[in-house]
Amino acid sequence: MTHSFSSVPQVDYARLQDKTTRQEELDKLRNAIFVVGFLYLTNTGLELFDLPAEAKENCNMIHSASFLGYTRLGAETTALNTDLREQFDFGTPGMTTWTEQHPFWQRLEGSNQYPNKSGAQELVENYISQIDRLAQEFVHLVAECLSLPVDTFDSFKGKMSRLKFVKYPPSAPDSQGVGPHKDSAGLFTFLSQDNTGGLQVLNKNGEWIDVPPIEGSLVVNIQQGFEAITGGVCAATTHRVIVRSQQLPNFASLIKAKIIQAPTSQTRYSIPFFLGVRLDLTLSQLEESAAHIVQRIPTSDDRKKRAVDVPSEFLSPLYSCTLGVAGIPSFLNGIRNRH
Ligand SMILES: O=C(O)CCC(=O)C(=O)O
Ligand SMILES: [Fe+2]
Repeated sequence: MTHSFSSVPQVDYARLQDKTTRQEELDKLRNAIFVVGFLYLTNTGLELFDLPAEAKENCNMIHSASFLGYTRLGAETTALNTDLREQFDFGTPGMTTWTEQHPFWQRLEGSNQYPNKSGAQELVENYISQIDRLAQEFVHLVAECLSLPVDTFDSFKGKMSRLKFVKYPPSAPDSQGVGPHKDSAGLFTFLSQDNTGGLQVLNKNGEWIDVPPIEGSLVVNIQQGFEAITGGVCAATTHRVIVRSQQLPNFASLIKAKIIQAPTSQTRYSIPFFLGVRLDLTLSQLEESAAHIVQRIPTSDDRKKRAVDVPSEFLSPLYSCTLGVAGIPSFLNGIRNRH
């Protein structure tokens, strides 16, 4: 046995559980303990995406009228291209079970499909309850910064918010993780991202601006629900995830000249929380309150004029249905198949 090391070893937890591989893995563990003092413990089974395909398919979103559950890699498209990601969608627990007596749109607020994994439900519920508190406090701060009473937006909050666990597996650099879109499901998004990078937002000059990970931070963005409530003065921003290469950018010319092979990317994980908007808001109520709110936001007339010109999916009469509910079809677009 050597007494130094040049890398941190990996120990496979699943192999430690298996009689046929246990001894071999114990040897690796011993080496790590004696020689390195550091190790990667892999295959711990604590990862939702590591579940067998069958366990994930058992809670596939196709079983849910509320678009909650698992979406496998390649099943989602945005801007007409396939997104290279898989995901679990969860919602605030405790929603009323939909029956024929309820309005149709209320089906969007349904119950979760949890994967068969101990601790998963507690983890999701705990995360939602904590981040929801932060999100509500944040909305108060937004009202305050717009010189509006702190509770201005409280009545717009929906019953159900959404939490998504997303995995972008390694793929060819520059592939589409998720295509250009605006978040449509509610008021604000609070995103926790790992340190892989790849998230970009579109500025008004049409340039993609990187949103590099900052340790311990959440990335927050406006959704189309909030854009509608503020009459477009606070606009939702288009964003996307582009798969990043693992190598440094100055290798690009060597890759192009095929001197070295194009690398695949590193896996990216992200956890966006979408603060939900009220689903029973009618288009006319929305327009009326937006006009009232816009008028009180202290910004230049120019800015407000521009805002009025900005079309919002939420405000489009196209998306008003007989029950007068604003925004439902854009919900469907945003959640199922982004266009
Ligand atoms: O994964 C990310 O960083 C962004 C995800 C996103 O934009 C979305 O799911 O709406
Ligand atoms: Fe998004």
